[in-house]
Amino acid sequence: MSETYDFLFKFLVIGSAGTGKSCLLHQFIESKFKQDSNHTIGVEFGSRVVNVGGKTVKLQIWDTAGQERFRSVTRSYYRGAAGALLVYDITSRETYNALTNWLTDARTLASPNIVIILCGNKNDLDADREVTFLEASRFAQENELMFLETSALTGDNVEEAFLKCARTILNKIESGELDPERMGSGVHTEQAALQLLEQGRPHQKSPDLPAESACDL
Ligand SMILES: Nc1nc2c(ncn2[C@@H]2O[C@H](COP(=O)(O)OP(=O)(O)OP(=O)(O)O)[C@@H](O)[C@H]2O)c(=O)[nH]1
Repeated sequence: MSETYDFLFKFLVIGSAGTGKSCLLHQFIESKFKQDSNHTIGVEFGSRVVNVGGKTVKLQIWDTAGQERFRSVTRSYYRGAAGALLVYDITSRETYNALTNWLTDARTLASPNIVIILCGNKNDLDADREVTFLEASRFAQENELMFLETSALTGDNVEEAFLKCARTILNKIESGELDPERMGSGVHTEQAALQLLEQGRPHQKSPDLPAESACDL
């Protein structure tokens, strides 16, 4: 079935292993909790068309492995991403402490202007919480990130996280801060995406193709 859209945004989901990145993506795409989620090997991929501020936007989302041994592979997918969900687990201080490293990677490898929303996932497990809302919101403020606590299990704030990020990118396009025609902006009009396809540089690829072809956005 063909789908039309005004813009295509490349998104990343990044953060330490086991924080719930794959489950967040699954909840956003399928509207249900992914039971028995295994560690991601390299990257996985999903997409969904959403309506944001009167525009139709296709989100092309790359779910990256959090395990250190895949870091060199996942890094090759960062280039040109327009938005990212940076995920930690509210019941694991270790995953919170790793945020600075993930943030540095995103800003150096994707773009310094990448729009990032910090997601404190597993907020259904409040009794096991190791990171307070206040502490994480301060971190977000200091690092110019948006912030939400989410639950891939209950679906709490999952839709909001992706849409908030998309809305901010759209605002940047409308204010002229982000140019969708610039190569590497992570944003394309549908027409530009089709042109890239005609030139043999797909705007969208399946994860088994070489990493370079994902990087033309
Ligand atoms: N209670 C609860 N458990 C969750 C939530 N999200 C994920 N989980 C569980 O956390 C574990 C890890 O979830 P994944 O989505 O595979 O984590 P990941 O971040 O993709 O992990 P890597 O692929 O290794 O980077 C699984 O056992 C999930 O069932 C949530 O919101 N609440």
